[in-house]
Amino acid sequence: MKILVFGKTGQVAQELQRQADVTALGRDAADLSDPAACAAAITAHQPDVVINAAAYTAVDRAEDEADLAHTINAQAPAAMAMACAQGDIPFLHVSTDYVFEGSGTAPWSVEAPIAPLNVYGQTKAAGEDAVRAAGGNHVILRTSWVFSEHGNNFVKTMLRLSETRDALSVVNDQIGGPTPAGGIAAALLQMAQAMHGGQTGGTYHYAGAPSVSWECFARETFVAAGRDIAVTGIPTADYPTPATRPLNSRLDCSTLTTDFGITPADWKADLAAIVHRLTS
Ligand SMILES: NC(=O)C1=CN([C@@H]2O[C@H](COP(=O)(O)OP(=O)(O)OC[C@H]3O[C@@H](n4cnc5c(N)ncnc54)[C@H](OP(=O)(O)O)[C@@H]3O)[C@@H](O)[C@H]2O)C=CC1
Ligand SMILES: Cc1cn([C@H]2C[C@H](O)[C@@H](COP(=O)(O)OP(=O)(O)O[C@H]3O[C@@H](C)C(=O)[C@@H](O)[C@H]3O)O2)c(=O)[nH]c1=O
Ligand SMILES: [Mg+2]
Repeated sequence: MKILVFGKTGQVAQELQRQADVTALGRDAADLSDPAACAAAITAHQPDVVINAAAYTAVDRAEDEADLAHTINAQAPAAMAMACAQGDIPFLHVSTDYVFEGSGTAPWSVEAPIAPLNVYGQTKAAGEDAVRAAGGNHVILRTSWVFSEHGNNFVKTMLRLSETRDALSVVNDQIGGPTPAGGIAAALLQMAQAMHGGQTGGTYHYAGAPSVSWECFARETFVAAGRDIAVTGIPTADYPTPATRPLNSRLDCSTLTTDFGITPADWKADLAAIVHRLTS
């Protein structure tokens, strides 16, 4: 099976390359700010399956770069999905918990209406709509709070801050599932195989268990690192950011188990292994 991946340096893209023999296109080979070039790359490579692991992921910066974020997160996936539909190629696209408005405490089902609170979420929601509208066999895999050894993520931010500080304040009223990038890559590869074999896709959720607050995730990071950092839980109101983030990011992943036999693992074992590699 010939797998073409958009994204080379990102967290999920690096894990896809580590776990499977894929052709990964970096920004130099396919710039998502040029959607037509992305469609042309699919036509040129003639893959059996396409996975889009590239995105504009700077949540706060997106508030000031809405047009660029929209091109990368909505128009580029639209062009990819149309090229795939025309070529009868299964297309797998990654989306986010930030498409939800975050009310309540129940996990969001895959059919729950989306109503994003920030520009990043709005552009990802538009990307989802475009992928569905292209009409081909596709997967939209929503995930949350991705961490890994690579790229930028909350774990690496916490470890960096702990180099110079012995106390941190972290929000305790935003709840979600921290998700190792390696697990997302493994799920995408298994779903790609199934779709290549004729299985129909759809919208699915893949998030690490259990859901926790960012405060709890920070504490667990410092436990794993063996660092004695005083973490104080604070409400979102006390940590103002340009982008509004959803309070309830819990994702109901049950249909992924039913349809693909995939169940996300507890994130703590991966956190310990990743923190160990980052700090030793
Ligand atoms: N990170 C998270 O916490 C979450 C991520 N997601 C989704 O998961 C997917 C993967 O995210 P993740 O692995 O964390 O991403 P990263 O932020 O680690 O990496 C983003 C990737 O996109 C690439 N990219 C950005 N702009 C362009 C462009 N104009 N042209 C080509 N490539 C570009 C980057 O390349 P370069 O290095 O050249 O900039 C990089 O490879 C995305 O769809 C994201 O929306 C969903 C939920 C949570
Ligand atoms: C650094 C820091 C952050 N925070 C808060 C801010 C924010 O509410 C929360 C997480 O901050 P971050 O900026 O790391 O997270 P953020 O960039 O919002 O992470 C999101 O990225 C996108 C791409 C997604 O799709 C989401 O699933 C999610 O992972 O922690 C603190 O409370 N204290 C701190 O010292
Ligand atoms: Mg961030």
